[in-house]
Amino acid sequence: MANSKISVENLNLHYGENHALKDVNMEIADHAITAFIGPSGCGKSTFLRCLNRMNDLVDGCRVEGKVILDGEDIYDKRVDTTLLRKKVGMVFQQPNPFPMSIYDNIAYGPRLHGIKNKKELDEIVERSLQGAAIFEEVKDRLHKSALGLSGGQQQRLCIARALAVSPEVLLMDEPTSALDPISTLKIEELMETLKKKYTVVIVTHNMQQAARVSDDTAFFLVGEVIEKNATSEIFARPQDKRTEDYITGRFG
Ligand SMILES: Nc1ncnc2c1ncn2[C@@H]1O[C@H](COP(=O)(O)OP(=O)(O)OP(=O)(O)O)[C@@H](O)[C@H]1O
Repeated sequence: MANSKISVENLNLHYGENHALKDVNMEIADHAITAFIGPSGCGKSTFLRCLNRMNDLVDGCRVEGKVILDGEDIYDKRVDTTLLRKKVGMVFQQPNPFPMSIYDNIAYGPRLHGIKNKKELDEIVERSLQGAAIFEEVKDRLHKSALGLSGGQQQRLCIARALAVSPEVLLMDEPTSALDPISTLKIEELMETLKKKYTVVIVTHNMQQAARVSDDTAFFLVGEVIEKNATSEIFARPQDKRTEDYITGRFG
């Protein structure tokens, strides 16, 4: 793939005895949205977590294979996982703001990475909130608790928090499944903007969402990638019968 940001080669993952990802190979395009779909338990979230080594934190988890980001294998022993996760940020299913002010939520990461200058932090906070399309809604309450925001606002705050450390890749694990339809639409619109600057990878249970927002879609089934292609192709002309059965609602 000409504009590949991430290349995954022969990736296998075991949770103890459970062989959860089987020989996955995949190219993930830069400045595009790639969606992972498939029935519950097929390994979508597990695979997403491989892309910034979040599975390292799981006891008994063993990963083999390569995940090459900008030409470097992120599983190389020399890789600093803190820096990796700065470059490859993550947003979870449940909005999880820290119990502190909106400002401090966003400034948290940059402070951790050594930025102390107030003017610089102010700029990062504003730019990140703008980038996540929430600045206008919160600009008069930056020093109020983030826990006072609605669920949809909290999720955009979490996206802003991820943007604050200048990532290149954004991983989103079912980012709208806990949200109402209006908040979902706002996040979907936001994704369109985000892909201009970032590589976005999203796990979604919602096939309409994958069809609406993504450029490429990968279909997973019991730990394998059955098919990955341009989203328009996957939905109009699936190559594999199992993909067709899934997207036409015959199982899952
Ligand atoms: N932390 C963990 N420890 C042990 N096994 C796990 C862990 N997380 C996931 N698994 C197992 O790995 C397999 C894949 O799970 P995963 O959550 O990646 O699937 P998924 O496709 O994202 O499912 P869902 O759509 O329900 O979120 C399942 O068999 C699951 O039980």
